[in-house]
Amino acid sequence: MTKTIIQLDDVSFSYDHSIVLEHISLQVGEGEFWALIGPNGSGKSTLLTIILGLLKPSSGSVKLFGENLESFKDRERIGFVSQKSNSFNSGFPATVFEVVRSGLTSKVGLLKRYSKKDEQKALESLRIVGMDSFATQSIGQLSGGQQQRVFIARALVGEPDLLIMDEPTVGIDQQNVASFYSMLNKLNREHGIAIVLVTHEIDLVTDLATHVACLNRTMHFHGVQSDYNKMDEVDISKWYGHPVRRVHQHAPEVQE
Ligand SMILES: Nc1ncnc2c1ncn2[C@@H]1O[C@H](COP(=O)(O)OP(=O)(O)OP(=O)(O)O)[C@@H](O)[C@H]1O
Repeated sequence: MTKTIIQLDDVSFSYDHSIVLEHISLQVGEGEFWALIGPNGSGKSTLLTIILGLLKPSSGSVKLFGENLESFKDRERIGFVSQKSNSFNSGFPATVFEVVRSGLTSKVGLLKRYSKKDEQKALESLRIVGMDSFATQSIGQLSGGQQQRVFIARALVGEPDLLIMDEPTVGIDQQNVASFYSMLNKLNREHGIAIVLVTHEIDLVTDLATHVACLNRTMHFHGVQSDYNKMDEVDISKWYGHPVRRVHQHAPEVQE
């Protein structure tokens, strides 16, 4: 049986007096790829922030890898990539390799030296996202899509079991979005890393994800992709708050 790695039970959350999440229950199993979708302001980022332990739910409980969030210490099992990662300017003084290796700082410690093994891990992470040939380049000289791949590599260097991403394709041009998603697909299928991804690119992602969660303050649907695909546009538009059209387009395979 698949092990549960995120378990939300009846989670609610308010900022001051405004309720943003109500009675959210969700179970994410190891190796699953979840697309978390919903309109603007529906609480997606807030829910991720709660899962990451940076906000405390007003009520309900969160368990990560079977442990209560309050006592969960195994942080390196989770990698996080935000929508704001790809924002280095061209003069930023770090190479791609250094950015990826810095993902090990919490393990190695700020003042300690990286081992040969750490450096091999950084290179291996870059290889997985197809960016190893850029290792010695300055991070600021890469495109938004390339920078975001580097940030995925940084999140992978600690060998996480779960990758959480908040709109990672913001700032990536359309041409590169599909291959970016193919890379995520490969990470999930070939490396067995569970993914929880917030996105507005509904069609691209719901084709790739194994599971879909539809949030708009409450959880309107959560389940396997094939059940999500059975919902018609009228149903989806109802909870989304405006008309949604399905245009199925499969992401191409990554060219190595
Ligand atoms: N720090 C905060 N203080 C007060 N209200 C907040 C704060 N952060 C978010 N909100 C409000 O909470 C609601 C949910 O915001 P959240 O960012 O979680 O939604 P979202 O689904 O991620 O939105 P988007 O798709 O636009 O990024 C919104 O109404 C937002 O204005």
